[in-house]
Amino acid sequence: MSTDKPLLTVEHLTMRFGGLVANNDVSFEARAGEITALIGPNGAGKTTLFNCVTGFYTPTVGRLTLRHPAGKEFLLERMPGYRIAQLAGVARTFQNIRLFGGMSVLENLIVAQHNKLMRASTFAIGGLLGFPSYRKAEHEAVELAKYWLERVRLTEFADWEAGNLPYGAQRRLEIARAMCTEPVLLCLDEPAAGLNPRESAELAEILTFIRDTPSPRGHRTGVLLIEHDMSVVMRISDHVVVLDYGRKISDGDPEHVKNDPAVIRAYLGEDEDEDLPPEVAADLHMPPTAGQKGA
Ligand SMILES: Nc1ncnc2c1ncn2[C@@H]1O[C@H](COP(=O)(O)OP(=O)(O)OP(=O)(O)O)[C@@H](O)[C@H]1O
Repeated sequence: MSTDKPLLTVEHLTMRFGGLVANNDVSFEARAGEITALIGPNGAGKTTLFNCVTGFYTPTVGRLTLRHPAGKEFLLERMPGYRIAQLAGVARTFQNIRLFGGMSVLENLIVAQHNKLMRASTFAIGGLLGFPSYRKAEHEAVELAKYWLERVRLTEFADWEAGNLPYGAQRRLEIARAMCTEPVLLCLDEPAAGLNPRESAELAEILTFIRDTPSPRGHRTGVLLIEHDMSVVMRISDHVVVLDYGRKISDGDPEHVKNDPAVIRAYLGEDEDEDLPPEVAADLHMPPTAGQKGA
């Protein structure tokens, strides 16, 4: 685990939509080489927080600092979304898959490297004339795409139209596409949604690989993960931040969070006789007689 300064520092983030406070004075840190999960009941403000980090929204109040390994700092709340992706090195996936369905799997990964290729082509001329620097960049882009295809086990589907892939494979392709931008921070919005248990286990393996393996450029990627599948969250997260009604109600390692009465109350509601949804109960604290997974 990293002991350096945090990769992302969120300070007093508040996001209001008219009278609705979707994020209310939220502060936390996320580190490179770690998976930080953002959990909480529906409507807790998780996606809104992601949208602030990735520049889709400008926070009403608050500071979002991203620190690169070489020390450069970016104040994300002051940057438009496309600059956050291009310059700050933040990549994201969405709750609803957003691939280029009519392009091949490989093409999706090359297009993700568009900025790098455009620079190498000196904005088209070098590419048209086949400058060596462009050919080198093109070769490297294909190699990086192949590297991530292999990691997400899609090499054999490289020529398939992305839209024809099975659902679980599309989810993995989205992650590979984000990783082809060589981000320092990867933001994943419910990557396990709709996956079966085998696919969820594969996803967990991919995310731990991303966390544990330096990128081909040599930096450690930090992962910010929104996920409702508690079995995935509790198994792979280093750090869990819990939101409820826009506020942070807990922050710590999975063991701390799953035993935190405030978290249990948020998921159970006031009536503690009510049953937790099985997928949540299995990984949050619950009476041993109900078959709690060993901590
Ligand atoms: N653009 C918007 N305009 C108005 N209200 C919004 C907007 N985006 C989100 N909200 C509201 O902010 C609150 C938090 O929503 P958000 O989508 O961030 O929650 P969430 O924790 O991601 O929920 P889920 O787990 O269901 O995806 C909700 O009450 C939602 O209706």
